[in-house]
Amino acid sequence: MSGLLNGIRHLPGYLDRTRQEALVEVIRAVVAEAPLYVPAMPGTGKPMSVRMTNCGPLGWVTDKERGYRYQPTHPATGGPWPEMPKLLLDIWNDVSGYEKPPEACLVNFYSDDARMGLHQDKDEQDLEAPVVSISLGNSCLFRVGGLNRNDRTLSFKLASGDLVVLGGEGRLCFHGVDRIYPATSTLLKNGGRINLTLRRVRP
Ligand SMILES: O=C(O)CCC(=O)C(=O)O
Ligand SMILES: [Fe+2]
Repeated sequence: MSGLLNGIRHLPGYLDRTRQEALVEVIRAVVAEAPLYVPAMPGTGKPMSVRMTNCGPLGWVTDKERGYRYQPTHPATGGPWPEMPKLLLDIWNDVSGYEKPPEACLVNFYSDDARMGLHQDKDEQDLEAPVVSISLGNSCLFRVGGLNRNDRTLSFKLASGDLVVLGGEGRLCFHGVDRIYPATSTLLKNGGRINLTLRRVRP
């Protein structure tokens, strides 16, 4: 897409409906084992509007006291994160161009009024690996900028089944979700949007 840093790719319609449904089933099983929880911003403890869980050996978490980090256990249950599903490994192998497998899949659940402020994904030690992001359910307005918070941004819609790959020069670009468009997909019967981000954490 023109105007974006090299290495940022939007793959519209990457997953057909059948694979989207299969992925929702897989995520339901993950959530049954590792329930969605409300993450809190470092320092202020302000709750995020997105609910989260993870699968894979590591999970991204945040709370008031200890801030953004990866850890091998669920902050509420204390148990290990569920295994990374094969379907997600297949997607990573197809689009990442990276030899090592992803270690974390962050599951973000957006209700129709949730959003995510502009940020960089920079809690990973391995910045050679891209971030692979999968959208399911209602469409959203995704915003992408440059390497500085004040750089000009571009916005585009992400629909169910779309992929975004943040790699190369664009690995540390600022990005966020401005809004969800209610009733734009029939995939999730109670509405909302699921975003899955696959990440390699350790080199
Ligand atoms: O929901 C999205 O599309 C983006 C999520 C994201 O940026 C993140 O989890 O770091
Ligand atoms: Fe992000």
